[in-house]
Amino acid sequence: MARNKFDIDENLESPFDIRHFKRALVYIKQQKRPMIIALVLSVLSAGIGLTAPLIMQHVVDVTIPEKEVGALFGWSALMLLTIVVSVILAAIRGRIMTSVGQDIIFEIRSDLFKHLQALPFKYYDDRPQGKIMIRVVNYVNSVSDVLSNGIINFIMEILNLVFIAVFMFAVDYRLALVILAGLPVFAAFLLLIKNRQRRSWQSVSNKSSNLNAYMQESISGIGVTQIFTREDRNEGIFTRLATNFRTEWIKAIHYNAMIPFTVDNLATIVTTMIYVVGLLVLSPAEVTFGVILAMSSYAARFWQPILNLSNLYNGFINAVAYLERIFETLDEPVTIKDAPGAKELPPVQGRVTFDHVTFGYDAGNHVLENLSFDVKPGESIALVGPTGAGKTTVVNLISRFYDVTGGRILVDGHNISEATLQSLRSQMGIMLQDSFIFSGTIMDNIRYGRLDATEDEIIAAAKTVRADDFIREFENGYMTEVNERGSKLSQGQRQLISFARTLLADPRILILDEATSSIDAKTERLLQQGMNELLKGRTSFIIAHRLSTVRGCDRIMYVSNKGIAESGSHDELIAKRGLYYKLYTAQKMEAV
Ligand SMILES: Nc1ncnc2c1ncn2[C@@H]1O[C@H](COP(=O)(O)OP(=O)(O)OP(=O)(O)O)[C@@H](O)[C@H]1O
Repeated sequence: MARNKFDIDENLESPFDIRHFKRALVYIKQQKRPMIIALVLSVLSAGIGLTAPLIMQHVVDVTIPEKEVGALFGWSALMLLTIVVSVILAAIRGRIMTSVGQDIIFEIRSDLFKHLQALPFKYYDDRPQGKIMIRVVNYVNSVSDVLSNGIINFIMEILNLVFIAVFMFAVDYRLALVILAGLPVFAAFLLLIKNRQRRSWQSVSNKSSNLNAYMQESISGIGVTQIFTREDRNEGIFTRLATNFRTEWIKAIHYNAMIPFTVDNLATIVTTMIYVVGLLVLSPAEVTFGVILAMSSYAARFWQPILNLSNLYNGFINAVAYLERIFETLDEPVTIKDAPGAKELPPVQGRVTFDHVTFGYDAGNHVLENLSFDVKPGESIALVGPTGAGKTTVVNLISRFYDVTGGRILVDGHNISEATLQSLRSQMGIMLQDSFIFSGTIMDNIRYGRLDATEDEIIAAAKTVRADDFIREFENGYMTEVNERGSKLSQGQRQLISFARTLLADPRILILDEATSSIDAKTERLLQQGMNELLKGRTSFIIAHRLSTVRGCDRIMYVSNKGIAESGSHDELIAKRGLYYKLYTAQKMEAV
């Protein structure tokens, strides 16, 4: 799909159809046992409830005319008992179904989360995070009721209808037919509005997704908003998105509301018809007053399940709009994955070879073209060059965050696209430009990639990157709580923590993308000493704009024009007086 933004509706790639429905059934089937129990309880509860009109009919036609006072008390007590029992059964069923609904949500959400973790960078490049989040959190919530209670209620209401119909026909088949006559009218009405109603809910899901995306973006970018005093303008954007959502919601609810309205009116008409037919058309000898009373009670009871079914139908149409988005996410292909027959990469020495590699993020727009180089095990490589030249792209390809468009990348002679991702990435230490800090303690953050690391190992890694001193200065030291925005931590401190995290994994191939860009020159010098020790024997790729950081690397590659324009040691490149020389002297001049 094309890149999406918070104010662009997402095209629906695969609208809901029978396949999706079968898939939803998979989640429901896992809850078969409790659902059957709930269904049985519902049937019992409804069956018991249905005896009330029969008791009523008997009391009106026999007990009262014959003045059987004792029997009247008996029937009243029985009626009370039926009500109490049916309420208790309904309550138990309610408890079971709450847990079923939550279990279904849990399963769908787990599958979504698992899948999202496997999806490649490209998926996340293409859409705002808020649009992904809303599917996992809100949409899943919205479908739970339909997939749990909805199914039971649907079966129940159908059974209810059949029961009531049997009772109705048993009492008087002619009046029963009068009650049923409203059904075709209702079916025709549903058909008439079905598509409009469905489109309306799809639009609601889009607008709520847009709004969520904007909210998420606004919260993440709150600092920039306040710096540029964009609050008023952002409020305008928010108001527009919220209004769009509101309009679509009202439209969808309008369709929903039309359904019970129609049911209510049909029920009233049908009940009136019973009196008309019962009192005016049929003779008193044919229908007693008790029969008319029982039938009008059945008419109300018959149209109640229809009303309930139509509410379920509304819920279903609404849930479909969310389910199709949920399944769309689950169907999103995991493009970066183990190839069929992928092999475990053995413990590597760290040789990295680019063999005529071509790559573009978007088709037809190459960032790298026909790039070839060979890095020996243990060699340290600096990637320098202008902004946007492709340095990060080179390291992204080594880690297989994206697959090459042409050519191949080899590690120790093994084509990385034929190796398992786990065996490749577990031998790499990658520090991305964005040194992300997770919520938890500093200790948790350093331990993130190697859960079995001991405290001593964690402290040793922090010492190596010169993070130990500042961490100990916090009141709670390594147990200091931090969060995703890295509160309490300066940018440089965040970098040092994620640096320690990367080193702790003890990788053979180390990738540092602007790992020290926010660290002051003095700390960086100290860090460099520890690093030199650490880099020994490991292949490393270091991206840095500050050239002092990479001077000591074995080889410096100057990335530009979709490839490597210059390559050599610092001294060689300075002697060459080319692009690197220019960059270096320019930086030196700035420093003076
Ligand atoms: N996820 C992406 N989707 C599409 N294009 C991208 C993506 N990431 C980078 N690019 C484009 O690829 C080119 C190379 O980007 P890259 O991040 O590799 O540059 P860089 O040399 O690391 O830049 P910098 O020094 O600014 O970090 C740029 O033109 C950029 O616009």
